Amino acid sequence: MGRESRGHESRESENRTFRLVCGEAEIPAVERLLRVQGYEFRPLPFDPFARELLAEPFPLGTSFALRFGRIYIQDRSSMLPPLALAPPSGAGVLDMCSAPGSKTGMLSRMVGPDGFVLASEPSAERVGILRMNLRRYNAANVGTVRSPAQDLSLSAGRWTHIQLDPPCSGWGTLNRNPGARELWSGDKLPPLIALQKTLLTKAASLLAPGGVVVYSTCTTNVQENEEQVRWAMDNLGLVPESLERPQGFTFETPLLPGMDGVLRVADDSLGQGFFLARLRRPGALPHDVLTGAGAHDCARPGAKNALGSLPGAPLDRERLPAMQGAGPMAVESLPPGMLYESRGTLFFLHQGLLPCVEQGLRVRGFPLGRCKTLESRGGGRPGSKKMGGKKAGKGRKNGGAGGMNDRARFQVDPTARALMPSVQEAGPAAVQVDDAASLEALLQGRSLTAASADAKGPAPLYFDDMPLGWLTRKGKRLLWPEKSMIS
Ligand SMILES: C[S@@+](CC[C@H](N)C(=O)[O-])C[C@H]1O[C@@H](n2cnc3c(N)ncnc32)[C@H](O)[C@@H]1O
Repeated sequence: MGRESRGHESRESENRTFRLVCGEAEIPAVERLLRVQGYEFRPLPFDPFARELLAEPFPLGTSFALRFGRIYIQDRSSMLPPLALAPPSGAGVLDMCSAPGSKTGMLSRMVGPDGFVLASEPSAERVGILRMNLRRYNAANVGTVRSPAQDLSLSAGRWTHIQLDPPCSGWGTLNRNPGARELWSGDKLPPLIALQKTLLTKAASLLAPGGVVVYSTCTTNVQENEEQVRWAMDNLGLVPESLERPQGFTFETPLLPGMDGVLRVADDSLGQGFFLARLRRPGALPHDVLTGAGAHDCARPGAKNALGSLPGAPLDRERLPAMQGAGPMAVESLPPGMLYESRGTLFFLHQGLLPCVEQGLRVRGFPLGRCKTLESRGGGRPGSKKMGGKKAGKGRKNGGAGGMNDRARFQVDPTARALMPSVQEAGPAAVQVDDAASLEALLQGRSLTAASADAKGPAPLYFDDMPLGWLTRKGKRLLWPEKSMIS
């Protein structure tokens, strides 16, 4: 159906863009999930996951694809910094100013399961939004820290890739925020510029020799852009590297000489006004840099020092599928790392993040669901009532180092696709839904009837063989839970 034939139902898309949240093999399924609702879009030349919206029969924010965490609405210019940083698969990335997580999500995909991202954000409200987004988008290889980035207690000189997208005056976003220029001018600017310098200084100290930081802003203000790059060159010894100009944007000439490789996206471009520079710390990469491969002893699952400093009670990952209520959990599809329980929530922490925990950071892992009767640190001894009243011998046998007894219960979060088996592995437990009407009914709270009356636990839901999430079982009825169970 063409755009015109939709009449008043079709809204103008106004150059709006989004990206697909999936692996390459799943791209056709996400596109079909959008098309069954009548969305039209086209690929963008600079990234295989980026799309431009052409027709929007319903607000994109209410689409199935968004509600199941399979697309992320993002301005095209904002997609450029992670592409400029280009961390390879397996890299460890520090994202210094990360909420709401638009760039964190891209970095998470780019580094893959062997890599990891540490995302910091000082605002309590914004770190909440960041965590909600990362959960919905299943960025299991990301750890978050609520902290100003300049206060992060991390070893100097160990990071190969840093994303620095600091607070800025936002003059490039006047289309969306017409008041930005008046709001962020005059005496509001010097503190902002000083904070950007503080964060650049911190980034330079954390970079390994040969490491790179991408500095980006959504402003056209030269003081926050080229002048900061000049300052970082003169005071921090960072060297700008030439960035290629991606197709589909209008670029302006940099406003200071001697920095030809930085990108200044024009504010009358299809995307918002943006600035980005890739800055390298000179030198050759040493061996002890942070990568997800975990060259560190403390990153080995089971290593004592790492267990001692986890932000909660550890749980052997092999034990998860045996917990009551767990269902067909594919623990093996989680990246390398550890499980821990904190305040009734079970988290996953990527092994690449363990050295950061060792350095005293309060890193929060990726939440998988709710769990009960796990032994907490300093809590019940095996066999005590606190552990479910089992006899000591049996409690130890079933709990062991994992700190869990055989009455432990796990309730997977409906959005935790990271634990979903492939549709083939799920076998008869899999629920396949391939049409819009059934998905709409599920999202409106109507139930599906389970194929087998004997099956227990949550049921994995798929569209075109692509994991969407977990349905809750109530007798023979299967329901999409209204909300995530993790706050
Ligand atoms: C431009 S936004 C980041 C957008 C984000 N990178 C994204 O792509 O979704 C800047 C963020 O920096 C945070 N921030 C403010 N002061 C900070 C500091 N000292 N250290 C780290 N982040 C800070 C703000 O709360 C805000 O969320």
